[in-house]
Amino acid sequence: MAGLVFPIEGTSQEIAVNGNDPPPEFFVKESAFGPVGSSPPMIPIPVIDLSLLSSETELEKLRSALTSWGCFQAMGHGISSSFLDKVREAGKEFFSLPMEEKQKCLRAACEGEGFGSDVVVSKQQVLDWCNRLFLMVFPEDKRRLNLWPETPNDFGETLIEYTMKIRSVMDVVFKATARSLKLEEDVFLKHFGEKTVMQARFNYYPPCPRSDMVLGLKPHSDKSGITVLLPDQEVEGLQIFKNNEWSRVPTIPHALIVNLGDQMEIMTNGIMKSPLHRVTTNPEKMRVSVAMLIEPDPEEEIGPADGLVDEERPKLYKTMKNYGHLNYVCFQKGVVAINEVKM
Ligand SMILES: O=C(O)CCC(=O)C(=O)O
Ligand SMILES: [Fe+2]
Repeated sequence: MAGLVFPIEGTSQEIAVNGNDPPPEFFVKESAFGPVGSSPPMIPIPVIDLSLLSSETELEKLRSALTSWGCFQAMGHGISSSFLDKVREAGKEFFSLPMEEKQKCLRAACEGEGFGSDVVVSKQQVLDWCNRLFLMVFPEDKRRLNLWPETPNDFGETLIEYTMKIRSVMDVVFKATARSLKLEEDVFLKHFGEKTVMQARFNYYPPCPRSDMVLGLKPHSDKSGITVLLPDQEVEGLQIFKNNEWSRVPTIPHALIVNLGDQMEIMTNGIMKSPLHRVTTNPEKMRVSVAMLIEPDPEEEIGPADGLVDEERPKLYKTMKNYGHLNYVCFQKGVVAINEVKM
């Protein structure tokens, strides 16, 4: 079905500016993952200091974080607080431009890249209270610069610099993850070479008068290899689903949130998790986050690393269908699907 850019009268941002209640398309009527409006406990997800990963203790903390949660807050990442603020501000400045300006970066129907809201693939789809700007940064020859904002005028430069810094953070995480599983250091990293896809998703969640019924982002896991999230510094909203319940993720000043995506779940043969997460809305405040998604070369077949498959742990593999931003991932053990549509 054709994806629509603005399936109803305007984006969530326009509806919010006009002070209107969200139309029914945004209401979560029922969810397999519990109610929207409740406020679950705030649980500190593990905090890892990346500058300490040469120590066995920190490495063990990393292994435990990724096998139990699939995510952690990263400190000691070496990116200055002022630069992180600059990246976040670049996103805020773009979203605060008049709609005509933002529409210069508008994504085409059916395509994920550019400025817009949900790609609509079904009439039953509940819409997210979120506008996003989604841009491919690497490989360089795949950049669609016509979709990159001209305001702020150093947007492109800032985004490229940020992406390269995140790439270095990734290298540290991939190597340490391999070591924590007693594997060769480059076992994951070797899949993330020149053709690695690095995409930036700037998420903008306007204030929502019905935050009891409307989600900023529906429950999903990322289809990436790994995602690094720069969260809003003032407004929380991210929740992780673990042990059958949601936990609110606290904001730690200038920490980055690292979470594994579905492809690393496969490469670790399910030992490490790609966590289910969602974003709630706030009745008074807007929220901005920047997700950097890193994937191996899309043409490459990925599978579990050698050494992670044995009789007790049969090979996990994937068939992956990607309908716009909807992850339709099917992990299989033998012929049994253990994890189908995750949205
Ligand atoms: O805004 C957030 O905190 C999470 C964003 C996210 O999950 C995503 O972009 O995939
Ligand atoms: Fe996500």
